[in-house]
Amino acid sequence: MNPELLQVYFIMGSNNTQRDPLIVLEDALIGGITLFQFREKGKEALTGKNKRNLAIEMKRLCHKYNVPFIINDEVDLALEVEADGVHVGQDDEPLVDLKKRCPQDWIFGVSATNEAEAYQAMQDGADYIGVGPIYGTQTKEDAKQPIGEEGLASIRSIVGGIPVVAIGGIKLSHVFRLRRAGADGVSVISAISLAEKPTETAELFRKYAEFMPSYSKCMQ
Ligand SMILES: Cc1ncc(COP(=O)(O)OP(=O)(O)O)c(N)n1
Ligand SMILES: Cc1nc(C(=O)O)sc1CCOP(=O)(O)O
Ligand SMILES: [Mg+2]
Repeated sequence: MNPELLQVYFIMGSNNTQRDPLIVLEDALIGGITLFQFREKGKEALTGKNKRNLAIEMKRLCHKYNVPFIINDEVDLALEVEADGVHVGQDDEPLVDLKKRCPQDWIFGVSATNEAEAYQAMQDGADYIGVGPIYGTQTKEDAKQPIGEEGLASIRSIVGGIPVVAIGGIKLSHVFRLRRAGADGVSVISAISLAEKPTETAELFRKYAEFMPSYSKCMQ
């Protein structure tokens, strides 16, 4: 995949905002997010038809702005709504299995917290690796211990040029440091979903990302 798609990777579910999630998503798209992941889990998450309908509306919005639409965890939902890819973690369906039943041109993302997981994700054919948590986060209840910028740099040193996105507790002020530590981009939930002005915040994330060339782009 083009690593520039990871520059500003926004993730959101209906419970990550007090506002209408479709309005927050469109604000973020106007601001210039480069990739979106629908992650509908946790307290008061939608289920069944409501979840599917929100996914369909979010995909429609993403495509209006030419941004790929990824679904977290739920491969069957991703197939049903014809998403552009899926993201799975270490406790989800293994990548090698899900690749057998998904379109080959999808974007496949895998989470990693350490070097061994990241190396395995690369061997299994992930298009990108989501590395985290970098910092402490309030958003994911079962998040592991933060690995810091050093953990990210260490993972980058063993995975070569595969696209890597940093996640977990990331704010605007972290972007340059994370790029220097080897991230092609940043993945955020609350920094945009809870921002007073999601458009302006997303715009700033994009500007910061474009200021520095990414690691993988330099390796191409
Ligand atoms: C880009 C990105 N990176 C990491 C994750 C976390 O995935 P996982 O560990 O499976 O945890 P859940 O998000 O499913 O709670 C992610 N979703 N996206
Ligand atoms: C979804 C997710 N995955 C993580 C990981 O470490 O794999 S941390 C996280 C939550 C990110 O939310 P926020 O930007 O609000 O901290
Ligand atoms: Mg998961």
